[in-house]
Amino acid sequence: MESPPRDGQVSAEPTGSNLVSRACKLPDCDPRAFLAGRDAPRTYWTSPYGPEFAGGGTAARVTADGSDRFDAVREAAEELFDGHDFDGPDQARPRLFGGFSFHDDHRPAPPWLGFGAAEFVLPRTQLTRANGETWLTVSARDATPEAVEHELTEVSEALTSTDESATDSRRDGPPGVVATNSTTTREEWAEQVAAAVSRIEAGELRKVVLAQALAVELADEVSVPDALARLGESYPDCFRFCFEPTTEAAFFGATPERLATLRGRTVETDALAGSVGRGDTPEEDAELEASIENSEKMAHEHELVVETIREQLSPIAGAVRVADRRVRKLATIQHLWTPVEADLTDDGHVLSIVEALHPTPAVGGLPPEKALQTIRETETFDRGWYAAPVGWFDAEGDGTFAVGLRSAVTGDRSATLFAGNGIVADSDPDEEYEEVQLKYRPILDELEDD
Ligand SMILES: C=C(O[C@H]1C=CC=C(C(=O)O)[C@@H]1O)C(=O)O
Repeated sequence: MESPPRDGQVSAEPTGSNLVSRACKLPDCDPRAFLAGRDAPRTYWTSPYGPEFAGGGTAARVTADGSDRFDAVREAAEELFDGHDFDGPDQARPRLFGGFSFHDDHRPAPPWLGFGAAEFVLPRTQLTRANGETWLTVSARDATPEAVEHELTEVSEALTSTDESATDSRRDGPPGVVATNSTTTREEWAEQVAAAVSRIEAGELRKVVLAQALAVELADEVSVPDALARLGESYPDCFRFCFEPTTEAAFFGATPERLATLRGRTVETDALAGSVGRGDTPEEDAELEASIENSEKMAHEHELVVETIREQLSPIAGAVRVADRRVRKLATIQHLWTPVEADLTDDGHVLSIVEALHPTPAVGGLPPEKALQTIRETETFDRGWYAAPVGWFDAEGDGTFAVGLRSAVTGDRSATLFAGNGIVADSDPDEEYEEVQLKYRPILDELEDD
């Protein structure tokens, strides 16, 4: 395993700016089959609103460490895209895909081998599905334009050949769960919540999001491309992602929470906090919905997130528009949700917005420093990339990041799932415990045999 870069050090491999990219249109190609036909490094990203991407191989890699990792990645990417030779339509432009760890002093260790504090890959081959079209983009820094065009032809022929498209029909089911082991028993959780509530009552904290991890032993390896395809059927309204920097581990999930989209000068983000399960009947479901809409505790927990996002955006945005609060219903859970939009006063980069917003009080707490300290002192596992920004950005600094929730890191025959909950003054440990278990469901359902 390579050693992690020192604080603030950036590596973009290879250095120099000679990036060449070419794109061609394909007949429709299933991203699942594209991924299944490739080894790590692999990337997958889709938003409920927009393009779907699958990536294989590495044309360039950008990594950084330490508290200036957001700026460091942005600067390395600017150098990478400087003089970029790209021939293709806007929607097929190459992007950098990746993410950040939750804590800025993260060091990769099992189960997070290969996941640094900031890791981005510009795929050698990028499949883009957008506006009813499918595009293939090939990028390289070590090849002439003619060589890149030649590679593009070869890859597109392989993808459209009968052999590769035949893998379409070969889907693996869930691997099956042999055993599960939680980091936190119900009793330990009750103690952790009680300690957090004491800090809140003492006026040190207003809210903290505490999480748990669930180590799962599997009967077989997970086929991540198949799990992502099944998650798309169950959670079509979520951002689905997979980052697999090496064959050691893949981080994947289906998260409902957008952290930031920047398009031109328009920023979109979500306040998402406050949760309850789904009912078995429409009546029970409506009752549960009403219970979160009318709960003062949930309203308080949610409003802290809205207020903080507004404060975090106001130094860089002229106008911040906060929509009406509503309930977001997913297959196994419902959340209080407030979409937020803002207009930047100057040209910006999505990574600057991500840095300003991470961690929102939907995954950290308030005040941020005290909440982070409480999380470090309380949690007995490494959050790694859980609850951290994952997504993509382009040469212009536009892009989309989501919060890496409803997720797992998997390797060999094991997976580690993560889930957390916002703790406020009147939190009940048992209710909070049940909510955490609900948040494991999206991934656990994809691992368990029927
Ligand atoms: C921290 C998680 O969810 C966040 C997002 C939505 C609702 C949340 C809540 O109700 O506490 C959490 O803030 C998680 O899924 O692990």
